[in-house]
Amino acid sequence: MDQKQNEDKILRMKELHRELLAASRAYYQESREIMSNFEYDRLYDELLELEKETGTVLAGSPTQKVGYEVLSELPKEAHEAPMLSLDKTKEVPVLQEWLGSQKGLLSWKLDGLTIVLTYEGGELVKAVTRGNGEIGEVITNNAKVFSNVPLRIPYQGQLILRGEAIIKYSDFARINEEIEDVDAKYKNPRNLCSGSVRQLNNEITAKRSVNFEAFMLVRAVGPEAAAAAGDAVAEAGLPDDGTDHGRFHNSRKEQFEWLKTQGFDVVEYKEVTAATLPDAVAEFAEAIQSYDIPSDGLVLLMDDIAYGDALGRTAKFPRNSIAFKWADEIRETTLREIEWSASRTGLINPVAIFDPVELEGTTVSRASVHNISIMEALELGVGDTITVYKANMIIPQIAENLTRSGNIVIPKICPVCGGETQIRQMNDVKSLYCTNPDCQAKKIKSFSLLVSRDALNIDGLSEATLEKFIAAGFIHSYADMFHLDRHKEAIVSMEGFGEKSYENLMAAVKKASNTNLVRVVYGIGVAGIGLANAKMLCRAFGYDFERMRHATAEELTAVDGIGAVLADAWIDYFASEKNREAVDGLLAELTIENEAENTEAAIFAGMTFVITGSVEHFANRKELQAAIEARGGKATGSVTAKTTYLINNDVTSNSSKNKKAKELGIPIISEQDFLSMMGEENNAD
Ligand SMILES: NC(=O)c1ccc[n+]([C@@H]2O[C@H](COP(=O)([O-])OP(=O)(O)OC[C@H]3O[C@@H](n4cnc5c(N)ncnc54)[C@H](O)[C@@H]3O)[C@@H](O)[C@H]2O)c1
Ligand SMILES: [Zn+2]
Repeated sequence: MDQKQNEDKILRMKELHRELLAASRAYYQESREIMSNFEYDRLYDELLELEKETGTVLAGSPTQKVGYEVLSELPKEAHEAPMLSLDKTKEVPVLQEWLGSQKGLLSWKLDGLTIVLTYEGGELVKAVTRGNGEIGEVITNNAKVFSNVPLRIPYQGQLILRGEAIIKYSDFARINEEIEDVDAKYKNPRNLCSGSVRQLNNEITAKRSVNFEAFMLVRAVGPEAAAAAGDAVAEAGLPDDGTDHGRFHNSRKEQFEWLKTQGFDVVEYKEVTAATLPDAVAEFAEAIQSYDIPSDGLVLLMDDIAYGDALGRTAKFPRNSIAFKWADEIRETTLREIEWSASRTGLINPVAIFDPVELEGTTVSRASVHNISIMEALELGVGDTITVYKANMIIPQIAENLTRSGNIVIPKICPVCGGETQIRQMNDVKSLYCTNPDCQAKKIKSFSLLVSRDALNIDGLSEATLEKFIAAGFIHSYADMFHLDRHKEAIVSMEGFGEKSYENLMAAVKKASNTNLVRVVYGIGVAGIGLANAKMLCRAFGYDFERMRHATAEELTAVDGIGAVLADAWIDYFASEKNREAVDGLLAELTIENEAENTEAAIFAGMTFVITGSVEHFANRKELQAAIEARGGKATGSVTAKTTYLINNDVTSNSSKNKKAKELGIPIISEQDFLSMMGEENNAD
């Protein structure tokens, strides 16, 4: 090899070291992704290839060791034996060859945080995270509040086992929703799990539904086992290393099953041979689409404990197991545009819109580009030929840009509010922000008011979900909430969403589109117009929205409860063309059922009732009052010249109210009279 060429390769290797280490540091220490896993794995493979070609492995190479420090305030502890990574392949034939004539166990490669648990005398005494493989964090108190970790087990010897702490997709959606502060929300379940397990305060861990799935029994040595195991170990031809492998007949499968009898949840696995591997992989590929536990591939483990152990390890990998990464289906397509989607924090992220392609069985036409740095690294341009895939078979991503025209112009103004944008750099990541402090926050609040219970009452559109949808560019206006079906593909593949929640949401939206005017008037959020005022306005204007929106200040202030300030707010609201457009757009989506209320309302409009004495037909006076108000009337406490009727079942009573009414010539009516006026006497029962 010519020397110049070799030098260039070494230079490139150093560059790759830097990039991979920076990515690992972010990934493991801060649960942050500065590049996609696809990109990480590609750079890693490139480095491996260069090391092979040059025959040189530089000190500190990420292919040799993890190489980052564990930074946290939790107590740290060195692992007895280093916790290694796994060698990986994307090819089923490689798995088959690797397994040879051995029996294997194929399981999910779980995507959470690896934990080592130690039990002594039947008690959980220690839990440590994998950390950087050599040093982990002690999280014993946190593990004690995981959802499914046994605190006490029947086995009295020393038991050490490894497993993955995970948070299910369904729990992730719920928990993330409850986190108020948007900046504190988590990107994905792995992220949330890491944050939940590595808490200083385990009350928080306890609320996070962390599950532990065991995948490796490291050691089980016990007083009662020692003697018996000695024979069994000898029988199985195992080295007498003090462990009681003999108890498990030298089988990982037996270990798994035994762990279950001790109360552990064990990772779902299938027994395989080289011949049955392809089918088993296909079954997992099918199952992943609806599997609630996050996973990022499969792991193949030799069932034969002694054989697997005898294979030893490399500096980085054990040889008794190998990981299988999904060979992502990759399709070529054309980039049509970059959509800029803003979020409540002001962050504006690029989303790639491309010609639809089939990926893992669904049609995909958009993928998040995450931030400006990634967009620039890909040199994206309209019309470029790009390749796309679904990360872990679920989340659409751009793999590569084959034509790299780099012609995307970063918007100078925010797509939502028109405010000025700014590029900010944090650590190694450049992101675009809207600088208008009123921008998105307002929008989300107004959307969430419109979908709230007393307004349109759309179940399943929490503030957090709305934010995701707005950020993804699905919702710009009120009306967009009724066209979410246009984004079905993207919604179904969103974190914490699925086919089922999508269907529920669609049903809720459909139901909400049949509504009444009070809900709409309240929901559009004119300053000061709460539910009560919305009701008053609707009644006063006979449920005629056209009249209401064009009402003059005089007409408005004539309505009970509406003063000059609210009248102004109302008029200002409809003076804005933007608001008028938004409301018109909304009305076009709704069927407003105000007929019934309309006729009811007309009856008592402008009338004032006073109720005294006991009531019979209505459960109490409050209900009677509600019946009056529902029909546009008012109920007050004392009889005055403005009173229209006094309702009193004891017409002959000499109460002060009756006297006053008689003095003023105000009619005294019974409940039955009132019902007749309501036209409901026949419904009395
Ligand atoms: N995006 C980024 O910036 C970035 C940075 C660093 C790493 N990464 C990702 O992380 C990967 C490397 O991660 P790694 O080396 O920490 O782990 P790995 O991918 O090598 O996985 C090995 C680990 O998986 C765990 N595991 C889960 N389920 C298991 C099962 N059923 N059986 C056995 N073990 C199981 C074990 O802890 C094991 O140590 C890369 O391929 C890349 O995708 C991404
Ligand atoms: Zn903005």
